[in-house]
Amino acid sequence: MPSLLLLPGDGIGPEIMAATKRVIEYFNAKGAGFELTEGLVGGAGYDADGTPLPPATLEKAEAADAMLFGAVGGPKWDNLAYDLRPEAGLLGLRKHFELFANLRPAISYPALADSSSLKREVVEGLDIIIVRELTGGVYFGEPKTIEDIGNGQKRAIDTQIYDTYEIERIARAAFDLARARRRKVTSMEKRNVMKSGLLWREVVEATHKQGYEDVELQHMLADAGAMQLVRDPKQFDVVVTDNLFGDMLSDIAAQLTGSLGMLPSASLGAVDEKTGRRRALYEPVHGSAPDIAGQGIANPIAMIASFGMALKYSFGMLDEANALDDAIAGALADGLRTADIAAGAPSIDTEGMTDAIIAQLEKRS
Ligand SMILES: NC(=O)c1ccc[n+]([C@@H]2O[C@H](COP(=O)([O-])OP(=O)(O)OC[C@H]3O[C@@H](n4cnc5c(N)ncnc54)[C@H](O)[C@@H]3O)[C@@H](O)[C@H]2O)c1
Ligand SMILES: CC(C)[C@H](C(=O)O)[C@@H](O)C(=O)O
Ligand SMILES: [Mg+2]
Repeated sequence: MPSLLLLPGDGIGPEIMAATKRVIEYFNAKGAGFELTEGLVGGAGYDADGTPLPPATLEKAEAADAMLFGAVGGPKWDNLAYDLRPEAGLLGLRKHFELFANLRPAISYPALADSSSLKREVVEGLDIIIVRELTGGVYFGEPKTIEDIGNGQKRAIDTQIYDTYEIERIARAAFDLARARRRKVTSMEKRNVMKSGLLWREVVEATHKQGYEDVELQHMLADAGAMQLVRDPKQFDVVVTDNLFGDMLSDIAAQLTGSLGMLPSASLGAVDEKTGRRRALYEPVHGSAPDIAGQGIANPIAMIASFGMALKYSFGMLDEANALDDAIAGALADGLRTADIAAGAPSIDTEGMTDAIIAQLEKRS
């Protein structure tokens, strides 16, 4: 039986997870057989257990085929020590399971081309994917401290570190992905300023020469890449970049599609040679949206589409994954909108959007 650990988290996390659970139950009613367990993470984990990643959650994660993660964080926990903050729960999961390849697709649904802050012709038909390195770089490099240096002064230190193998494996992930798409990879770094950028380019270039010549490789400085993402996003197919640049570039890509509430992601580990399994966590790109939490109005599409990515990447259920994508596109084509993509026009709530997506699935079954 395929098993999924649901980690709702904080803020709108539980609301969009409840919506996604209904979609999973729809597939179970059709015989998919997903076994579901739930765990506490983030602020919810801290409140119950004094830690954002309780040992019981980690145990459940070890046992599950894949994890679905809602969102964590919020003002209630903002003053906690760094290691106890809700976000540390998410970073801990990524690091513990070495989920180094973070796939963040940005797809503009035809019905939403006018919801973007950019002109219709710039975003219409957009289908790109950001491949963000997720377990290295400045997020995890040591030392990472704030220290007193006397005279009332402090010094904050974050350390950017990349080893060859970390760059090579994310480059391979990007090239492999591009092969199933339009065969173009753009690598973004800042080699003009950073040593890690120099090594990044060198290793991506060398990896390309190891049998990936059928894929076009382009290099771009990350600041210029950010500009190009807004100027002409359709020039890209796969963008591969480091942890911090990938965090920022994927929020830009999200907004191209109309709302952060639209963007799913998959965080994948290496394939285990013995079991053929790969560790995976699926989550929306957006956060816990404290400004709208508790109102039942969050857009559930990024979370539901993250489950769609699990169908594809963890369970090989491509027909179901396509049916779910079509159902989301169908609900949008019918003019249904949550507030974040309604541009002031009448909107429906989280439950209404979930009803519409399930009705579309029923219609297509
Ligand atoms: N993966 C995660 O769990 C994750 C990711 C990003 C931020 N965070 C955390 O979330 C908290 C809030 O961060 P933030 O406000 O910078 O980012 P955010 O993504 O939570 O919200 C940014 C804006 O987008 C809107 N938005 C986001 N998701 C939406 C959805 N599904 N439907 C409708 N509107 C949506 C919000 O209402 C808000 O106006 C912080 O504690 C941050 O650390 C968590
Ligand atoms: C919540 C935070 C730790 C996280 C990140 O910075 O990676 C988020 O912004 C994301 O994009 O997944
Ligand atoms: Mg982010």
